[in-house]
Amino acid sequence: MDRIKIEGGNSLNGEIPISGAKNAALPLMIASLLTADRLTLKNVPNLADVNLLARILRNHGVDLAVDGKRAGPAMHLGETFHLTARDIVDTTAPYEMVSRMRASFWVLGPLIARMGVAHVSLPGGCAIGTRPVDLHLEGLKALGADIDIDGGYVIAKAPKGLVGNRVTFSKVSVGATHNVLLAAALAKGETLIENAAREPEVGDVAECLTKMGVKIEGIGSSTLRIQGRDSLEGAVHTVLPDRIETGTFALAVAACGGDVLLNGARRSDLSAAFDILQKTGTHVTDTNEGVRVTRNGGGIEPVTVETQPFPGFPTDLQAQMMALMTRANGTSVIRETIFENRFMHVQELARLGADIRLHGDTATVVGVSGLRGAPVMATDLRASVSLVIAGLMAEGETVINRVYHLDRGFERLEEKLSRCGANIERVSAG
Ligand SMILES: CC(=O)N[C@H]1[C@@H](OP(=O)(O)OP(=O)(O)OC[C@H]2O[C@@H](n3ccc(=O)[nH]c3=O)[C@H](O)[C@@H]2O)O[C@H](CO)[C@@H](O)[C@@H]1O
Ligand SMILES: C=C(OP(=O)(O)O)C(=O)O
Repeated sequence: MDRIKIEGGNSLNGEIPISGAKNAALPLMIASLLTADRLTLKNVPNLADVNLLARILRNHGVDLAVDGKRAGPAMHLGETFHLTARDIVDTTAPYEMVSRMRASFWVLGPLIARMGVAHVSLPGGCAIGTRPVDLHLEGLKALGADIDIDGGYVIAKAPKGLVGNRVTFSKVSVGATHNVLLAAALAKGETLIENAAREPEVGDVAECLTKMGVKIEGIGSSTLRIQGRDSLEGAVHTVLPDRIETGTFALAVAACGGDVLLNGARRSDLSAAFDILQKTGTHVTDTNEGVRVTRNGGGIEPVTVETQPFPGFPTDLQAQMMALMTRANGTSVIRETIFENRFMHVQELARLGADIRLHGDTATVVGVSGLRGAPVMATDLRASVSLVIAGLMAEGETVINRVYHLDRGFERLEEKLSRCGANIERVSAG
């Protein structure tokens, strides 16, 4: 198993290209199931999750051609995927694959909408809470799907097709919004989704669906009005930049000090996080090429943070913010309101000398004057990268084990950081 070795203490200076967003690329790839025509996606990041979803889609009969493996400095432009689901040959999404990645469960809506039947394993994903799928199932039932659960599989049927309806979510869910939005694109008539997730990745999928011929009002708001179609066309769409990768590198610069241009980043997708980052004493400026983050000399000020659905502070940056706060000049309070078990990084950060106390959904982080390198264990995707940030700040060597979690969501992380001066390398298992 690969490990990541970091010798902390260096500042970060230079440019980091921001890749296409994992959490948009995945549902966009799934949207290919809705049409017999070709869907071309540009700026797809090369990640373990993308490759796993490609296998799942191929299993359903999607033909995938990849081009754009660029060498050299333009590599960050990502790959171009051409996906064609002319015939869906298998409507089962098997446990072995779906249990390894949350987003693969979102094939459910498109498969029932197009084929009238789907057998999809209950999902897995990062172990950050119980992560039920009741909202997904209620939404699809409202569109007329008949749903049973048997042997760990959701068995959904709608032999006469789905019919548009009003779906009011009792809680904001990114995944349930994707599932219902994708299904509604091929449902008869109008679907109204209320209390929809407003995350930019949902907006990106809705934009792509409009290119495929679906009329959608309210993109970017919590009310989506979708006019379904009997069939959809192909389209060409570019995946939006990854705001979580953006926020992670911004927090790394805040942690290490330095001056880095996050090339291609969009500040508007991350306003809440950048506002808080500025309160820590880090400067954030917009440029034509992206977002520039600088912290020179001054200390790290403590902050109070509460995770919220978009446009609030993202839960996917909570662990990284906590890593930064371990070195703040005082006590910070971080409350996690989205997932009940997203604190696995706390005990690993403690190995490096962090002083963090947990009380229910709230962590109190008492800033320490220094961290010291140690061997640590990656437990989930964003927790792993919080250990990278802590390792970059720590004195001496930190070795992060189980880095396969990182490879799910960060493209060429070591390369991007080492080009900016970090002393970080991957040690292959051999
Ligand atoms: C692949 C992807 O895009 N994953 C993201 C997605 O996950 P995911 O789509 O799984 O997260 P949700 O937005 O659905 O979850 C939000 C909350 O709703 C709850 N819930 C969700 C569905 C449901 O049927 N019932 C229910 O109670 C969850 O347990 C959680 O407490 O959004 C999360 C919240 O921004 C991010 O952390 C994940 O990175
Ligand atoms: C939690 C995440 O992924 P998943 O929903 O696939 O577990 C994430 O991207 O931070």
